[in-house]
Amino acid sequence: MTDPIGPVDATRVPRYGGDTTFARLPRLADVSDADALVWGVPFDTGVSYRPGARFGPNHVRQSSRLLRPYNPALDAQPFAARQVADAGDLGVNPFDIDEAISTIEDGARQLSGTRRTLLTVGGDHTIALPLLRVQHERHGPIAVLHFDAHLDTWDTYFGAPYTHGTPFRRASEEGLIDFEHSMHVGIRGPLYSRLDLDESEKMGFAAVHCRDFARSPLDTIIDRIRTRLGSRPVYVSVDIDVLDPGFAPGTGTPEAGGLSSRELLEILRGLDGLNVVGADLVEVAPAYDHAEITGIAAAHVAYELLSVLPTGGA
Ligand SMILES: N=C(N)NCCCC(=O)O
Ligand SMILES: [Zn+2]
Ligand SMILES: [Zn+2]
Repeated sequence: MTDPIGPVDATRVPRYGGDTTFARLPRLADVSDADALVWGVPFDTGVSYRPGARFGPNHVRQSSRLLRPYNPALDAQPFAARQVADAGDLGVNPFDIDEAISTIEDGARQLSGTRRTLLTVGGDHTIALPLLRVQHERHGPIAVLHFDAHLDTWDTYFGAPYTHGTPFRRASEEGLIDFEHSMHVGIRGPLYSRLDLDESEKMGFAAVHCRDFARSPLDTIIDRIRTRLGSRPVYVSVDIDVLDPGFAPGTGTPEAGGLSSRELLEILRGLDGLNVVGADLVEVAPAYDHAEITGIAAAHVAYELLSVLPTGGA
């Protein structure tokens, strides 16, 4: 493969100008091949509260214009270590969740091929299920590192099995999850019952609750996460509402008392050296954002995820 093509040169075209691709990276059609792809799945009809995450992919792209090629926190050059490209958005039927899930599965399978790593920008958390099905085809039961205020292991809403509150229960039922190595991080807020926590644990998810951050130093939490994941292939699912509403107002199901951007970015950096094989970034809803606060946080989450990918993709 030839040398990777990186972002548009900001000394030639100012960062507020030019095409709106993620981090001003080339489009997939404009490179000979790519090791890692950022693509959008604008689907939000699985939400139970505020809609709007369908506008997430382009909001994250627009908010990613300030990203630069060198990541000093990891001494990494995420866009030079491998070819990263923007694969655009998947066309998904907003009126039929079953069809949407099948379209997302087909799209992820086709894009990832045999070796590419996908970073999928949603869209609501419903999309995690089809993405995990495709990961399972390649890796078998996968260690899921799930950042969220919510468990998302509920059963049904109004009898509907596929929503943004149920992806990880469905994934666990389908045998997609590595029961010994999966974990929620950032859980907080009121629940429907005490059973919610017990059932989530039975589905294979240990949990770092937000209140744990008040009692343990960040390094201890990062060690807990790394120990839980071990050397397994890891899929990272980031629901932006894991951040406190002060750091991510632009989301559909906000809960008070969340993580700061600095805490989340530091934890993601702590994944460096693990076998991260794919990720998604969901629930960015720009209608509730201000001055791109949420979009910028999400863009930086994506940047740190790309920085910890094993060089050369999965
Ligand atoms: N934002 C996500 N992914 N899930 C929210 C579920 C909220 C609820 O069941 O009340
Ligand atoms: Zn959530
Ligand atoms: Zn979620």
